Amino acid sequence: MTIHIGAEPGQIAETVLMPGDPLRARWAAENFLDDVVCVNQVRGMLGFTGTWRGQRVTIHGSGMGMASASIYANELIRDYAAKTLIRVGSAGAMQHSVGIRDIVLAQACTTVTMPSRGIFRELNFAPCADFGLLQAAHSVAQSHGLRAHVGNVYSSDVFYDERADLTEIMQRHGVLCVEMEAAELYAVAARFGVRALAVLTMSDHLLSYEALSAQEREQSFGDMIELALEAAFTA
Ligand SMILES: O=P(O)(O)O[C@H]1O[C@H](CO)[C@@H](O)[C@H]1O
Ligand SMILES: O=c1cc[nH]c(=O)[nH]1
Repeated sequence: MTIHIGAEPGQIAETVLMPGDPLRARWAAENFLDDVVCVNQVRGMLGFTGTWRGQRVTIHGSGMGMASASIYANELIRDYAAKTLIRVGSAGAMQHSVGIRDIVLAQACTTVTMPSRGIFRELNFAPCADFGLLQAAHSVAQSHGLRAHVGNVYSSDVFYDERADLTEIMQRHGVLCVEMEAAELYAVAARFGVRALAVLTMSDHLLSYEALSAQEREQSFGDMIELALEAAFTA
């Protein structure tokens, strides 16, 4: 057990899917895994371990924001020996070419700041996805006929963003969407030599103002969950 995760040693699988929303973790575990056991409830953050096509998988919430995701990623890797971490998140589309409910595979992350900034200081570290996972996720998306895009995402510290000027600059530079965890997940994974990928479903559109409901964000991202599971075990 750690300060934030109540699982016993051995109760966390090497492959971990990480939605921000703990209730999305429960929904995904109940709908996609067999033999599910709840392995964490500390602070209301839910984690579940089960099997998918015979392979052990944990689905564990990250909470919202890079500070929270960093705590869980650190403990999952350092204390429970997680080796593959795949964020399964929602995001706001920033380009006309990216539609609501499309999937974005985060190849790299743009940030203003991130928790690891304190370690990197003057270094502009480039958080990027594990190439094997990225390649596998892209090929699974293609074979399933999903609308999937690969590219740069903005990992923001704020949901209610006052910097329209920065959004405009990122849009001109092809950044596909905004979310709040991937950059730090990639940095922590790099630090410990494990694999990470963020798979994101567009729940909002910054240009068309379309937006999914809270219930849809919790319970309707099945394509993304299946994509992440298939990618994890084919890469
Ligand atoms: O739906 P999740 O995975 O939480 O992801 C997005 O949704 C939250 C904001 O509503 C942030 O965590 C953001 O990254
Ligand atoms: O961070 C996020 C997540 C979903 N939608 C947004 O607009 N921003």
